Amino acid sequence: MRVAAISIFPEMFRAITDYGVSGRAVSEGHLVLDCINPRTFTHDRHRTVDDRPYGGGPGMVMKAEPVEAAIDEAVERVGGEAKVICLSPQGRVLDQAMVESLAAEPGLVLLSGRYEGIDERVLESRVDEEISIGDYVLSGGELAAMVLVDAVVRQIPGVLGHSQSAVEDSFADGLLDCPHYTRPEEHRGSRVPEVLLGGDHERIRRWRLKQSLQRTLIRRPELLRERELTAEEQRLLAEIENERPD
Ligand SMILES: c1cc(-c2cnc[nH]2)ccn1
Repeated sequence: MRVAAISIFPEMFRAITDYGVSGRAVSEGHLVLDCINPRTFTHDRHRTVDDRPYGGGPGMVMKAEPVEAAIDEAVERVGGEAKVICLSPQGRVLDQAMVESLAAEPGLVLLSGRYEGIDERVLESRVDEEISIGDYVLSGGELAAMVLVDAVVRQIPGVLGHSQSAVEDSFADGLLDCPHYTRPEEHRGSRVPEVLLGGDHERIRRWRLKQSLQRTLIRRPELLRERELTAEEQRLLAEIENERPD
């Protein structure tokens, strides 16, 4: 997958190109990430990318011209067929379904604004979709862009080794993840659940599914309302309800 990130702080993206799953995806060629700086497309002595807002008010606004030139370059780098996304609090909140849909795109251009935002005429004419990673204001779109890339790159076939699986990721099946344990069996007086110490894989699978359902019911019940439950999941939820203290 080809991604072009537009930002006045391109070095920030080293956080995903140089580490972990996304870093390996880059080194193995599953992900190509180009970083494009709107400042490259300025022509004044101070390389100005922002200016004061019409109508007054605090802060500065990113100028349309340098950002649009950066988008043109980014679309070309990605190879033409690119969805142009602006990361902003005004966008649709990212969820796993959107991540899977974005992973199917041939290329993505991710526009990260700074200051008070980007001149609206860029959003109107050049941006296909605005995406938020949550209802809070960040100092810029870069961290949100990296969150999106990290989630999307896990969906690319071959990125996760055999020992990991995007399918078993929590949220991949619409449930919160089950608890995980590793050695030692006893840590500060707390023992690993006995079921995990045996070799009964079917019993372990069922226990993990029940734990995921219980966590989701308690912490994010709205996820269950939106999700079609299998017969087994319905049975396990009934068990959970019967076991709940009055
Ligand atoms: C995506 C982007 C942002 C953001 C961009 N610039 C300031 N905040 C916040 C949440 N999700």
